[in-house]
Amino acid sequence: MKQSDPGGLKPVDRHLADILTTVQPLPPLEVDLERALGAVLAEDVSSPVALPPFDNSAMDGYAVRAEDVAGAPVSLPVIEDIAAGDAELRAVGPGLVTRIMTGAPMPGGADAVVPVEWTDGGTTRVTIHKAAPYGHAVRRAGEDVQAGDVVLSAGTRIGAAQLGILAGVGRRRVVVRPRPRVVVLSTGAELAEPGKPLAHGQIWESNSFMLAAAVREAGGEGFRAGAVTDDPQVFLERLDAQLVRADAVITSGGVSMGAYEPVKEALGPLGTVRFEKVAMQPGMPQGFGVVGPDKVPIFALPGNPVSSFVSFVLFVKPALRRMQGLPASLPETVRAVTTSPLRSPEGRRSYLRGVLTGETVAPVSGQGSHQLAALASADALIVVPEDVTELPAGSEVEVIAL
Ligand SMILES: Nc1nc2c(c(=O)[nH]1)N[C@H]1C(S)=C(S)[C@@H](COP(=O)(O)OP(=O)(O)OC[C@H]3O[C@@H](n4cnc5c(N)ncnc54)[C@H](O)[C@@H]3O)O[C@H]1N2
Ligand code: MOO
Ligand SMILES: [Mg+2]
Repeated sequence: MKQSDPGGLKPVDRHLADILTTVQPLPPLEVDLERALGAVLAEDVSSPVALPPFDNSAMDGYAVRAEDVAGAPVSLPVIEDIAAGDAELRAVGPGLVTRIMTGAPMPGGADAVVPVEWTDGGTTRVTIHKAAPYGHAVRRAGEDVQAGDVVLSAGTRIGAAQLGILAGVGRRRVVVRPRPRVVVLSTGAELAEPGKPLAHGQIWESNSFMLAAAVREAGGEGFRAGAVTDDPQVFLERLDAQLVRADAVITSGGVSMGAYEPVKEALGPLGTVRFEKVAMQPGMPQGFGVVGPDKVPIFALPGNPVSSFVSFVLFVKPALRRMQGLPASLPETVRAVTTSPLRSPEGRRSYLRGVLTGETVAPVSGQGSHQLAALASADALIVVPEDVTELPAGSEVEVIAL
């Protein structure tokens, strides 16, 4: 990693670049389909057969020769019933029909299906009131997928529909990048567990819930490892106990200039975690490095809740993407016009909380790093560049949609 800028702050882009140099994709793993939801495919998956594998009926009705029903109304003999799954079919000769169900294979000779609603529903003889043209309600073999077609490419996140097609092409096991397991550890003597009473001087601990949820939203598995007080030794012990199950660790708090900064005090001396000031607001104090024999990446995020959240969006989320074998970069932005004037400290890139409506964005009231309620009311981060300190209402800005 490079040194910080002399006399100043490390650029946001450089901090992310350092992180992405260290963080590597997790090794691919073959898993049962039941465990694949949310993981990212690490192989191209093709279909061994065409889908549908055979011509079949799209409706419950009668398989006919279109020319036999062209003069409807007509009355024709029914030679048999075909249910979905039936394999031994009698061919439909001229002037004959077969009763057929949705999904059942088309019998030889038939080239259209008359829906039951267009008939009297007869079982030995049927009166067809309306003609079905050639090919009507017939689903052709290969209409969805040709044999050998790649249905999903490596790098695709497996959602419900993707899981469906994996099963649909007969796969039981797939090779994926597993969801990164991320342990979230909060620090602070003032933190009380939500649900417990609050003593004077305490606040309810929110960051571990928020960050573990953010991990899940980013495709990982987030584990809350609770909050530890401000003792670096206790912090190190807790961290050590958690490392076995972690592909990455996020800590919150204890990284700034106070007298009790357990994360900085515990990790600083290891020499593998660097604490820096990044040119951003919020989220200036940042720690990043590796810990333990397996060199597990660790993100030591600032404790202010909004700072933690913004740090996650800018640094942890791209790192989790890389771990999942996906392209990683700073979040994409869209352009919008600010409805109110914006202020930003000189030399730091601001990420102001706002509400995006079409092509305008309105900063929320309450831009402090502690104002979590204001963050929760926002759906966007307004990016104000390092060299800009003020922007009048009506200015064009870059916005990250949350
Ligand atoms: N003299 C200076 N003081 C501070 C500086 C500085 O440069 N010089 N930087 C400020 C900035 S910017 C930030 S951000 C914070 C970072 O502080 P820490 O990472 O050391 O975090 P803490 O001191 O532990 O807590 C800060 C703040 O956040 C609340 N907090 C912490 N953890 C949680 C949690 N899990 N859930 C809810 N809230 C939490 C904590 O109570 C504090 O209010 O430092 C500034 N100070
Ligand atoms: O930079 Mo701090 O992260 O303002 O709150
Ligand atoms: Mg502190």
